[in-house]
Amino acid sequence: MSTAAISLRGIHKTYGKNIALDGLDLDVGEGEFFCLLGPSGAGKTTTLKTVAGLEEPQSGTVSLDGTDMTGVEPYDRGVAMCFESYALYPHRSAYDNLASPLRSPRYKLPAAEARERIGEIAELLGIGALLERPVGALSNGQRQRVALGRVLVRPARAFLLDEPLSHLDAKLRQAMRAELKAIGAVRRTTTLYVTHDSVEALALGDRIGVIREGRIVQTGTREEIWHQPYDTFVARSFGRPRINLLPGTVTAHGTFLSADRFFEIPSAPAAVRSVAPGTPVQIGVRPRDLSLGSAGPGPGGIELMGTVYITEVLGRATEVTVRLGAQHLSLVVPRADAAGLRPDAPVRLTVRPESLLLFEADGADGEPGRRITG
Ligand SMILES: Nc1ncnc2c1ncn2[C@@H]1O[C@H](COP(=O)(O)OP(=O)(O)OP(=O)(O)O)[C@@H](O)[C@H]1O
Repeated sequence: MSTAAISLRGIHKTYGKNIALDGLDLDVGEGEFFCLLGPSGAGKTTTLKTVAGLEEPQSGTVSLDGTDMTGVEPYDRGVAMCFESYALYPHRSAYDNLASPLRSPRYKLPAAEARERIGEIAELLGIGALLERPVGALSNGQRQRVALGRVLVRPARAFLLDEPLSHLDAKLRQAMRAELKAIGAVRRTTTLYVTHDSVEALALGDRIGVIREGRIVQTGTREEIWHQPYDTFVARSFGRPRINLLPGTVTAHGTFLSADRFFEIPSAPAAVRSVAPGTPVQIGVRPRDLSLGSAGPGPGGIELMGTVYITEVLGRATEVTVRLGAQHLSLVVPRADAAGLRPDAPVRLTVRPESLLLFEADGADGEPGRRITG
């Protein structure tokens, strides 16, 4: 196996009584764009700072290209980090801010090459027209892009980016997401990118790592994370509206009982059979995998009867919340399909069995239930 560009093993980092990282393991491959996703306080920034050498863990090792970085100063690690709170020279022009790292003896590039690099990055970040302006006269979003540019102009063995698009409005953020990976330096350089936005992680990450309470819960491609989530925490972290999780029990016949309904789960028969009858479990189904109306002829669809609780228009689609016994199920359907639905009206829902996921029940302590694979 080739050596990972960034490798963290058993990292423990505490601040007083606060455990920030709790035995974290992470590998980022050479040239990979890796997104680290997790809620506030999960340990994302601490992970980046540990790689950069700005924080010293109590135990564990950080290696870059196979070399142990213990005792290596941040400046000598060869990584470039962009913080959410950015340090720029406010009185100097945006161009100067971008150019100053390239003037240091360490990176010194021939002037023409430096200009070309700055030009490419400024253009792609949409700040080409602002280069003469002092940074102090720029908006927060523009400043954030200069700060990001300042990191990306430098030749580095890895870029460490902490929520670099957080101050941009939704439209610009979407545009920048597309541009970011097109930047040559980003394409060629290993990038560890921190975000709490699952849409951003899915759009950008070659692979995604989901972090919770200082540990990586799962790493994988977007398909793996989406279709084979490790647990209900990962499943809930992706997709809006969120995945539906219906609590129930496995019956003696290897089916699943929830809200007085029996389900066969043909896509996961081994998973269901591996669970002792009476065990509390949860069925996961994503809102876009449910449709209105009956399954029609042909094999496959599981039908559920419920009543309309509420509908909410989301652009061209409508989110319909359906009451199913004591449970609520959310589905997203084309707007036309939901026209005429009134609260309390009976509706029939259909779901394809292969899109059902089976999980253990969540623990009483809030510990997420793991997916049952059989
Ligand atoms: N300097 C510090 N002193 C004390 N506690 C800290 C310090 N830095 C981080 N922590 C704690 O460590 C935990 C992880 O923090 P970290 O900043 O890595 O999370 P994060 O996932 O980046 O969160 P956010 O998305 O809010 O930035 C939190 O509980 C935080 O309060």
